[in-house]
Amino acid sequence: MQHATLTLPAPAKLNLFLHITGRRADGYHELQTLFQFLDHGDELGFALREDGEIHLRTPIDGVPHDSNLIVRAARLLQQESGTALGADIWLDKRLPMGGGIGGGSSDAATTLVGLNHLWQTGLDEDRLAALGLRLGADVPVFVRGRAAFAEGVGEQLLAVELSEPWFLVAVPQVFVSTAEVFSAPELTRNTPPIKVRSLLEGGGHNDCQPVVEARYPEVRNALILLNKFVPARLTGTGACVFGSFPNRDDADKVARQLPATLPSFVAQGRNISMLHRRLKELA
Ligand SMILES: C[C@@](CO)(OP(=O)(O)O)[C@H](O)COP(=O)(O)OP(=O)(O)OC[C@H]1O[C@@H](n2ccc(N)nc2=O)[C@H](O)[C@@H]1O
Ligand SMILES: Nc1ncnc2c1ncn2[C@@H]1O[C@H](COP(=O)(O)OP(=O)(O)O)[C@@H](O)[C@H]1O
Repeated sequence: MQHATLTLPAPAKLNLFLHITGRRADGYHELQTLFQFLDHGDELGFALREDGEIHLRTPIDGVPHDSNLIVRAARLLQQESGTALGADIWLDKRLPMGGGIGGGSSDAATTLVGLNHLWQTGLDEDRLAALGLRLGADVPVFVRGRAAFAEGVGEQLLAVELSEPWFLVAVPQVFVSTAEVFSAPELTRNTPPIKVRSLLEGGGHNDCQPVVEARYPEVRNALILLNKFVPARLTGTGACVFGSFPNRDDADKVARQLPATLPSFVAQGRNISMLHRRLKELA
């Protein structure tokens, strides 16, 4: 990271609710979800290479170099922009993987935005978001960096202003596969679509939660534990579960009462992502 000329955050997200309203012919699910960012995330460093190569200098255990979303995002931007430049990239991985808080998607978005800046490839936000969608349904919201009500497979975004409470996010020590949850026969896919306004005043639910609770006892236990203090909910397809608090102290107090077997972190909900805050400082 010390050789990086540009460092940028890749924040986590929460799905404050997640309704599955249907399934498309290609198997992908139609959703209604509310995304908010957290002021907690990974950190990426970038340095320019003149030889066109992409090197992730800090590989993740179990993720082959060329399948890492960071490398895939960098190569996609190279292809689309036609640049002859390359990059060395460093990742300080802080977010749990398979947690439903979007770590991989956020890393991909930060790479697209960061390299577009470093390489001066000049793609606008719409083109970067469209590229992001080719890497994952969750990437566009991170590219745009504004809390949003999402429809479609999560790519039709309507920016919203939400309150910015503190969240306690508990991290059950289990990896939940998004593909497994979406292919579960017992998953309900018929929540009636709701109008935006009725969703923003709290409420909603996560259709994936009953499936994940039944299949992953670690997640079920985390929900039981957290529910003793605050209404708790699953984010995305899990494994992470969260509750909200009006201030940091209250969230910290509950965090201290969770058992050591259930790691957790406290972070504030944000309507503008840390990535976009940093970009504004750079501009
Ligand atoms: C559920 C959500 C909610 O924000 O987040 P996570 O829990 O993964 O963080 C997302 O929709 C996940 O987005 P993302 O993690 O980018 O998923 P992708 O890589 O595009 O898809 C993984 C797999 O999930 C299934 N999938 C994903 C999204 C969707 N709308 N319908 C689906 O059926 C597909 O089978 C796909 O092969
Ligand atoms: N940079 C990356 N960070 C995290 N996961 C990655 C990355 N690149 C590829 N992956 C793959 O994506 C999977 C899901 O990652 P992640 O986005 O952290 O979970 P979720 O979608 O549940 O929030 C990981 O298990 C891993 O195989």
